[in-house]
Amino acid sequence: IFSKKHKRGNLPPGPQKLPIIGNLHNLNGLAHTCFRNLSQKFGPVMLLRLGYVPTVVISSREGAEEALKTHDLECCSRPETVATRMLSYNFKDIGFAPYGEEWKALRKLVVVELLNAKKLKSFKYIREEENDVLVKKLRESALTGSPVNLTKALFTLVASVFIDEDNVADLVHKFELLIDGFAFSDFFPGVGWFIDQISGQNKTLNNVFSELDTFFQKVLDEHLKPGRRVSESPDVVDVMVDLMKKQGKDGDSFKLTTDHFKGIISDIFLAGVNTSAITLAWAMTELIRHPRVMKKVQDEIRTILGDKKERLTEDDLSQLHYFKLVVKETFRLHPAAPLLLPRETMSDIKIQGYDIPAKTQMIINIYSIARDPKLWTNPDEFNPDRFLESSIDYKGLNFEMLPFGSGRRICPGMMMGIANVEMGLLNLLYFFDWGLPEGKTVRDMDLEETGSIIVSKKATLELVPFIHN
Ligand code: HEM
Repeated sequence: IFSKKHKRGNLPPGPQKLPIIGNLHNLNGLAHTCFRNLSQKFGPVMLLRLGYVPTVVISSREGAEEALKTHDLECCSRPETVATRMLSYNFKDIGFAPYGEEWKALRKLVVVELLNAKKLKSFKYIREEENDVLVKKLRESALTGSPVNLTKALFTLVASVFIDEDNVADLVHKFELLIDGFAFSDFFPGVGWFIDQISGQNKTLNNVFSELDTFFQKVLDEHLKPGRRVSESPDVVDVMVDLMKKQGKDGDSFKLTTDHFKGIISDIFLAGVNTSAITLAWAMTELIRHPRVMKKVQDEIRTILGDKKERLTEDDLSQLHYFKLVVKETFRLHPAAPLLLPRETMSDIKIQGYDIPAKTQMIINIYSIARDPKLWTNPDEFNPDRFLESSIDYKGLNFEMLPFGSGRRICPGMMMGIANVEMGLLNLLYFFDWGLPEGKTVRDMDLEETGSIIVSKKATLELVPFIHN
């Protein structure tokens, strides 16, 4: 794969490669943990071959900083895979599109029209409303003392921020299918497809994709119906439909097509809804496992906000300090995209003194970095207090933790994601106390993860809400 010239260069070390499969045999488990284990042996800049795809995995703060700060201009393309081709509507989205004019135009459009501060304000109203719906449902369960499937409830909550309610239940189901259907091919261009073909995964993926496509089309059709009344706070799809109509009229060189629309909606649900819901589920899991922290954060919330509020607003968040550290610690320990989105170098670059040729897949293992014992005391422990004396933040400038990535392809929905997580968690902690279903103890809680690009908690989180008086 590497030319002779590159072979003579100072390539990063890595495990021995087998013919054809390269290092695929080294990955028998979740990708982020396998990479972490391998890098402990071979170093923080490591060269692997996944099938025929040369891949560099970076697992140190310094390496990530050099790659993202200095080199993101040269390595911000995305490698192509079967799954990403499908989900991105032939790369007509933002997340998986290769670097180029179309990606730039689309990203700019979405950031300016959908995700800027003013637009977020109009979504704010919906977030409060949707949290009300969740709180009402949880109250009903609290009255009967029955456990709630929080995994599902939180997904529904975040999804309904984006899209009106009738469609949400349907979407939740599609995503369950999608997570099952996602497999190797989302990571390993070429070879992943082959493996999936053999294991039957490709068929599943195709089925799920066609279901999702039908769903997206239905949503679009409903929003395009003549006479649809857009309320004072339109949902994301209304905004996009409006953009599509406007784009048609002026003579702009970039035209937003139906495929772009679907690609972006797909991004929003994969990158936006899923990630926020996963983070919320982990926050609740960790709080239940750490009653001291749960008590400390609930005491703060209830002391500062009093106990007379019927509805919480984003202004309430600004007064809370420890609560924000709980969110930060959740982002450190459970980043929803532990390997960011894979990049591809567009020219020959050097990282930490090693030569990395053009067209190399580049993976930044932020999971490893956020648990690096050189950077963190007791790194695997959930302890928000570690941030009491630290200014490390998670918005892409401190390379010790990068749950939203950094550089040119940093998550454009970061502010919205943070607001969804904070508002959701605040509602859960303000209005309710929480316990495990009868007969279960903290030790029974399953912390296993699942997924490859987006990683979530495998077992459903079931908790019992109690109304706080
Ligand atoms: C807790 C919530 C969220 C987390 C943890 C998260 C995390 C991430 C990460 C790690 C990346 C890759 C960045 C990189 O490779 O440097 C990303 C990209 C992206 N995210 Fe988010 N995200 C969240 C919420 C959202 C929301 C709410 C939206 C949109 C409404 C969104 C849209 C996107 C898009 C479109 C990309 C691709 C950007 C590009 O390639 O240029 N995300 N996100």
